Amino acid sequence: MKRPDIKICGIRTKETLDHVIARGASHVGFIFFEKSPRHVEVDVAAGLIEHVRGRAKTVAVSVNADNELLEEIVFGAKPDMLQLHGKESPDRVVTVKALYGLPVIKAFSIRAPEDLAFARDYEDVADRILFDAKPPENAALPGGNGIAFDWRLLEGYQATIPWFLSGGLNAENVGAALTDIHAPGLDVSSGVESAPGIKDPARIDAFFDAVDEARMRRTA
Ligand SMILES: O=C(O)c1ccccc1N[C@@H]1O[C@H](COP(=O)(O)O)[C@@H](O)[C@H]1O
Repeated sequence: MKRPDIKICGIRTKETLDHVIARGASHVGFIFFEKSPRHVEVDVAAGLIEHVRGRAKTVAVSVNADNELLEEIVFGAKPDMLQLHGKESPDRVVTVKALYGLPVIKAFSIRAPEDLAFARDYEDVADRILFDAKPPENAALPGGNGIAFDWRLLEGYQATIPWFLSGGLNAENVGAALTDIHAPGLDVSSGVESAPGIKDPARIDAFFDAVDEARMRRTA
């Protein structure tokens, strides 16, 4: 079984970047959302992104960002991709792609089967889909809450574009997720942290080890 793409999100230091890339992360995410403990300023992100240029795809995560903020991010930090983690419409995705010429990952909050239907409307306009759990009522963050959803809802999900499974993944449950569904991509943030916004090398190692163990079980 091919290793799924692995995106480690909410990175704020060069040490964490070097660590996750050494372990084989395909994508690294930077949060541009001031309420988040993982928020990075554009000038800081620019240095981090330059540090890893060409070693992993760099993803700028924003939430219902206007053109002014996106311009600042795109021209200031120069990411490889944009992740839209709010309620951006399909038309907004088309506009963002046309304005900035970058691939877009569109995130969705999933709790029930009907939530998947929304994603279908984006398959022609986004480059990737990311399925996250619905945040709790009145949560400050639309993502990065460490909450899993019933990923078996995605069993047999046939998408025309690649997708990431996200939401509450960690070393303890990622093996089960890979056994239950053939996720082509995995995305994790709080599951590899010791505290909100603080990535933990031991938890990162445990996560990658658990993915590799699950792959070996599948091919055995
Ligand atoms: O991580 C954040 O703080 C965040 C803030 C605003 C939008 C998205 C955010 N994170 C995204 O949510 C997924 C899932 O996080 P978790 O693993 O459940 O903690 C994360 O990977 C980001 O893509």
